[in-house]
Amino acid sequence: MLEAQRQEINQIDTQLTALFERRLAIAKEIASQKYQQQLPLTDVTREHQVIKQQCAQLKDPQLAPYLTDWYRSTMLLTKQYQAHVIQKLQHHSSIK
Ligand SMILES: O=C(O)C(=O)C[C@]1(C(=O)O)C=C[C@@H](O)C=C1
Repeated sequence: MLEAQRQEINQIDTQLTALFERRLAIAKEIASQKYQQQLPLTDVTREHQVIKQQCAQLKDPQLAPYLTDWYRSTMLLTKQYQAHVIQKLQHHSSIK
């Protein structure tokens, strides 16, 4: 009964996983630049800009609060990953 929709969700999730991996690969590059330039992990202005830009692209504006939460959690976990990347860079530089 739900099979067709679930198969479609599976296909969407496969695309999301690939995009997630690409997003975090770029976030890793940003993390190493932030480490080298001693910049803070969080850029609140940029975070607001991302959410505003993406919500403006929705066809259905009623989805805005959900998309906002999606991006808030995506950016939170992105920063958790970046913190991990920076910790590793700090560790490597301390044993040189
Ligand atoms: O643009 C950056 O500076 C990033 O590190 C990426 C990102 C994001 O996930 O989009 C993450 C943390 C920042 O607070 C802002 C944006």
